[in-house]
Amino acid sequence: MHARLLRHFFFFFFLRQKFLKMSQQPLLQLLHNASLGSLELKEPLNFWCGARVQARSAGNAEPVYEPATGRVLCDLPPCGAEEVDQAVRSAHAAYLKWSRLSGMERGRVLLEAARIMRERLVDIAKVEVVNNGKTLTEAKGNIHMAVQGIEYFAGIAPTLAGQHIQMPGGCFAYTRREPLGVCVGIGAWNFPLVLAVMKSAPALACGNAMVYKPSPMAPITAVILAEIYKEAGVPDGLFNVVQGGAETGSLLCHHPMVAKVSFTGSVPTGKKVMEMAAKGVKQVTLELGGKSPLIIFKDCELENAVKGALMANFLTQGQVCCNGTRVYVQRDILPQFLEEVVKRTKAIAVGDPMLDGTRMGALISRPQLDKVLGFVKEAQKQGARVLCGGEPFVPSDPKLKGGYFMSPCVLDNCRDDMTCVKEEIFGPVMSVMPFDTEEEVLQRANNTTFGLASGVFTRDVARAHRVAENLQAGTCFINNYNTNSVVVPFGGYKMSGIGKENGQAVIEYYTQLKTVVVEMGDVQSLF
Ligand SMILES: NC(=O)c1ccc[n+]([C@@H]2O[C@H](COP(=O)([O-])OP(=O)(O)OC[C@H]3O[C@@H](n4cnc5c(N)ncnc54)[C@H](O)[C@@H]3O)[C@@H](O)[C@H]2O)c1
Ligand SMILES: O=CCc1c[nH]c2ccc(O)cc12
Repeated sequence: MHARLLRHFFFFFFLRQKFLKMSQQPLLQLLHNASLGSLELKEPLNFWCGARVQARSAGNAEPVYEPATGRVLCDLPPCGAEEVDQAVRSAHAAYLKWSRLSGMERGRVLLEAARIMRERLVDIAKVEVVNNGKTLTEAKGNIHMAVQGIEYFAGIAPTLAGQHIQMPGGCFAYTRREPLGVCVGIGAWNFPLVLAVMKSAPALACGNAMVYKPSPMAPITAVILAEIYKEAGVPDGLFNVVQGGAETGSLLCHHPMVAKVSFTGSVPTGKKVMEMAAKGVKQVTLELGGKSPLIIFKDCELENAVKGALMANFLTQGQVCCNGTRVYVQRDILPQFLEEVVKRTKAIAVGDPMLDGTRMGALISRPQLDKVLGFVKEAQKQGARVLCGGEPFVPSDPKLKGGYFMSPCVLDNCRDDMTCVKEEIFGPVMSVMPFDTEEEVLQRANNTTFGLASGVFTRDVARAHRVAENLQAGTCFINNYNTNSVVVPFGGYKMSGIGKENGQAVIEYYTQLKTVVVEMGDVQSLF
């Protein structure tokens, strides 16, 4: 009897291995010491049932590029309906077990994941540089933020609780904060690992499972995250990665076993995701684009305002959703502001993103670079003046000749009706405009369909808080910019999105509340 069971076990095990074409060596081990120009990716980048899985067909594969060199890292075949179904079912099976654990037990596993990630921080950051083009300095900061995100939600997990509500006649009710089930995460390419963590860590902390689809342009670090979760003790199937683009994303949004979709990306795609989710009455979190205003009053501390404007525009080559790209400067200080901001922008070291001294790396792709340069040309045609940058940049290192670099750009003479001021550029381009009064600048700052973030520089405390109250945006930074943290809620107003990520607020978006009403006496029936 025993031998028969064992034979059965091995038969199914080998069948599963053969069917899924699983790969056993951890991806990070293969990518250890990632460097520009040499990384080769032959391993599959899908992950479900606790292992990496080859896509069924190599058809329709799209190249994944190394932005700093223009080299092809791999060809990425998209997952189809069958693979998406396998990933979702694997998530559902794991969810049934994971959701029964206490918050303390779930938190302990997540803390271990954070520990492992911190141990490998630099190696993971190098992979992010290879796949995204951002500088190693920034990538290390990003991975540190991801570690903090996992730690933060590990700490939140044991605190999840309901309420006890007293009712007449000794009766009472209580609420239970319950998970939603299988959640789908769909990410953008600008913060590949951070976005995967900001979705998966709260989802898992709350007792859900997740199927995550990274952007096909930056698909690697999500799989490294999956392997770290597994190593930390997350059950097989709880966190899964499916690769692909619009079609794979759409299959995930339509899958009947999916309870929620958390999406980060552009407004047009966000609208489609909301429409697809609506068909299944699924919950959505949408983290979309922005065109955020940064208002600099004449009573500001000018050096800080200049530094703030640079932080608001040039991190990750300007490819940051909450960037303060519409910079309104009170007329009296405009000349000093421009002189200082241009001096510092010209001094930004563009080039090899792996070098310590580099402050700006490569944009994500050739089409993105061309699009951003096109915005600069269009701005000039519409009357803006280029004070610096806005040109393709070719580093001296021959290895980087094919990379997608440009010089960071400051535009003066901008008007609210110009394309560069109205549309999200998603590149290193700052548009500067003068203003005269607080009332006027608030009206102009709010005159947009976006509402992701905003900023104000002033020494007047009352004005700072008045402006923050009147700006129609999900975040307002006072006397700094882009000082985001995992402990504070992040999310847009208006067309910039629905729901929040980070902070305690996110719990609302990964749980549902069950009410249990308890009778302590006899039933008073009218019938
Ligand atoms: N608010 C935020 O937190 C935040 C963060 C990062 C980026 N963004 C925004 O993202 C945009 C840039 O990222 P992007 O170019 O990757 O955005 P995108 O909308 O093109 O793609 C985002 C993701 O959606 C997937 N997708 C595309 N079509 C889909 C469909 N029909 N159904 C389901 N999924 C689909 C893509 O494959 C990708 O994974 C910018 O607008 C930026 O502001 C917002
Ligand atoms: O492009 C924006 C990416 C993003 C989304 N949420 C956060 C929080 C903190 C960040 O630094 C970036 C982001």
